[in-house]
Amino acid sequence: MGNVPSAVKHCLSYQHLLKEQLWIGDAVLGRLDPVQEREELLTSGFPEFVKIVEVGPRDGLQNEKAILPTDVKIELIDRLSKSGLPVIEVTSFVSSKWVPQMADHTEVMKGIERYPGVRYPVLTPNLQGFHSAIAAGATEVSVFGAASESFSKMNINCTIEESMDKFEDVVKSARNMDLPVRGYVSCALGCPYEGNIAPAKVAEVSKRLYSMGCYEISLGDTIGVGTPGSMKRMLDSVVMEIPVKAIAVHCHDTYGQALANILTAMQMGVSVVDSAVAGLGGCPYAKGATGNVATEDLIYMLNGLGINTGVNLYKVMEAGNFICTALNKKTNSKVAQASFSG
Ligand SMILES: CC(C)(COP(=O)([O-])OP(=O)([O-])OC[C@H]1O[C@@H](n2cnc3c(N)ncnc32)[C@H](O)[C@@H]1OP(=O)([O-])[O-])[C@@H](O)C(=O)NCCC(=O)NCCSC(=O)C[C@@](C)(O)CC(=O)[O-]
Repeated sequence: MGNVPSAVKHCLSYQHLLKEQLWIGDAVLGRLDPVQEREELLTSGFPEFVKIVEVGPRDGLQNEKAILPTDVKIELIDRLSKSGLPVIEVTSFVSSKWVPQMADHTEVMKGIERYPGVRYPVLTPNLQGFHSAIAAGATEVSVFGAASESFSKMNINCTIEESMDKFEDVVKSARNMDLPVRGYVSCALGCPYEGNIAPAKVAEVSKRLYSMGCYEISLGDTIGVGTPGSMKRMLDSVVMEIPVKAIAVHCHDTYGQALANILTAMQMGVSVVDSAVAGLGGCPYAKGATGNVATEDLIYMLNGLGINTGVNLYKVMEAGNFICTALNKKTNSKVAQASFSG
């Protein structure tokens, strides 16, 4: 049952409390009144609203050994859609020889129920992927580059410079159709092949993607080696080149620093955070990388800070339970572990 005081344990289950009061952490410890809380938030430097980009169905499932049946993926996405998440990354239109877990991209894209107000982007590394995504009904795409030359070659089989040409083609085609394009920069806080990556390189690649028309740049700590210190240094460099409003952070939790890194980014004005239900995730071309920060843990922290996300924690926890049961694995979310073990 985690840190729930014994008096609370005796009257209500933790699950029940979570369902009723999503800010349970603070509710138990003595929450401020809403006016006081808002004032505190405004002076803290934190944003009032954080947009959560759920990447579990793509980033999570691409790294699972088991290839899940398509209808399970569709049900996961439909469950997540009902939780209030504003953005759910559905799949990727990449080579099925490289990433067989995403081979059913078209069926998944066509099978999901589209909820009003929810966006469903997909990854497209090149024009071939873009055209397949559009044929499957995608209305938003993401290109994914890297700040590390070695990682770019391992992940998408081309140099950073070559990748920019391919991304330009995707962005131009998307713009002709009025479709938004998001850009990723992997290895923003370290590379599995090159080690440290200079913040200036992350800033340079971010600027290239932003200048070509990506509306948002997601900075990926692909192998989860970052700390609040390296996150701050990297962001100091990136905000010199692109507006902070266009920055998202994408933190893997390999070294247990993801929430601290996200907190640091939010203190610097970042208000878009990627996360994966049940902490699923990892990149098949980043050896040793573990899952993304769990969406459940992120929401719990944001709820405790009084930061609005519009997402129902309990519904995300249920979706996490569903997918972990399908994968026959334990959740990586500490919040789900604490809540479902009671
Ligand atoms: C990028 C490619 C496709 C280049 O792959 P390639 O082999 O260099 O491509 P090519 O242009 O030389 O073509 C070779 C074959 O691939 C096919 N092909 C070419 N393009 C496509 C496409 N779009 N979809 C499907 N098939 C494609 C093409 O048709 C051809 O087929 P063949 O004639 O041999 O049968 C390949 O390297 C690939 O699929 N890589 C996988 C990349 C990937 O999905 N990585 C994981 C996601 S990135 C990530 O997880 C990091 C992130 C975003 O989460 C942020 C973070 O944490 O840092």
